[in-house]
Amino acid sequence: MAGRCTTRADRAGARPGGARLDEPSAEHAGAPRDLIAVPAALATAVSTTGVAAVLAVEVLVPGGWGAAAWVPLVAGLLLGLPHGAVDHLLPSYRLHWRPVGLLAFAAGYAALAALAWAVFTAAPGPGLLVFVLVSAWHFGTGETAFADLRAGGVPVPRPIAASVLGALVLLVPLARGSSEVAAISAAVVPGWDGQLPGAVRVAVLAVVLPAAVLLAGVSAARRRWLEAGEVLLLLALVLVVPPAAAFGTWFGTWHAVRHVARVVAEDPAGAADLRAGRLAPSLRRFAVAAAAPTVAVLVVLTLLWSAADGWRGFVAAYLPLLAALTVPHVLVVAWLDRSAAQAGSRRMGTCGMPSST
Ligand SMILES: CC1=C(/C=C/C(C)=C/C=C/C(C)=C/C=C/C=C(C)/C=C/C=C(C)/C=C/C2=C(C)CCCC2(C)C)C(C)(C)CCC1
Ligand SMILES: [Fe+2]
Repeated sequence: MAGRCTTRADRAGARPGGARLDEPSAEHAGAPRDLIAVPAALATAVSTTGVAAVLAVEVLVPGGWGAAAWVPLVAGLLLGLPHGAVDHLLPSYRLHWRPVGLLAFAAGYAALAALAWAVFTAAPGPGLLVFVLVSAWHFGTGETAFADLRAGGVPVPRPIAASVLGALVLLVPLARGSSEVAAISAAVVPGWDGQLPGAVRVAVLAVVLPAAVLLAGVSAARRRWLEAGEVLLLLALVLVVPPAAAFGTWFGTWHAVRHVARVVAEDPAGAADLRAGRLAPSLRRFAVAAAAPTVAVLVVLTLLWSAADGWRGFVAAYLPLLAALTVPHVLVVAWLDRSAAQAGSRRMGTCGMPSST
């Protein structure tokens, strides 16, 4: 079959047991199943436990997070920082660049982030709007890609599921709003009170919440039990936990952890260990590689942060920096998804993967 484009029907016939085309399969492996299995299992355990723990505090401790709601936000934002810190290595893992190519790419990455930061600070209102929309897309596609890889397949574009998931974890907390969210937004965009118009909030909640319930139902109907359960868990997180704390928890213990699982599975130097079920050496290599870029960004953050404003000033300085890093980060991750899908398709001898939900 290699070397020609197969039809949708051809590929359906190639599936053992007549499985649906949009369900990942072991033969479609982009990052082979034996490499992603152990990191994905650990990332799943960490992310669901992290979210469940934050939810449990809100529900079981009298007063819930209350005045401490900023702690999961700040902790999550900091925990999530290293997840993009080896972005410059990802193309090189697949394309086998020499050190000079790697350096040039890292310099381009830093230059693009610096340009994005300058644009954001020059026009913070439109900048924040674009940042939020791009972030929602990145979070959603990151989630569907991880689920596909965890199930032994390749990242299949699933634009509807990705939009619902991204909106659930970012737009719902923003639409619910809180004094923290408003104060940070107002600090990021001078001259704005940080309040979204009531009609926008109602519209977001009225569309996204039923869509998330539907997505959980569709996943369950397709016997993707884990994905269905995860949507319900995230639904509980964004509805029960204070909005800023819910977002920080998602970012630090879910999105970032799952991305790191993908990254360690990409590292060719860790392949033998991962195949033997050993994760520690790969995690050590990730920590070493991520340390310098993470510290570099932390130094910039410290310089930008006006200490007098406490944690709100910290987050208000951090968001433009995250927005800036998001531009090259999103491009690298989108490239990674495409490259993994193409590698998987080549293995199957097909010309691209079908999309679904
Ligand atoms: C590699 C490299 C480096 C580094 C890098 C890094 C470290 C990265 C990272 C990256 C990252 C780390 C990314 C991230 C992303 C993120 C995101 C995407 C987020 C989002 C968020 C949001 C959207 C928010 C929202 C809000 C508001 C608006 C208000 C309030 C509330 C809240 C917070 C919710 C450097 C430059 C040194 C050099 C070159 C190379
Ligand atoms: Fe990310």
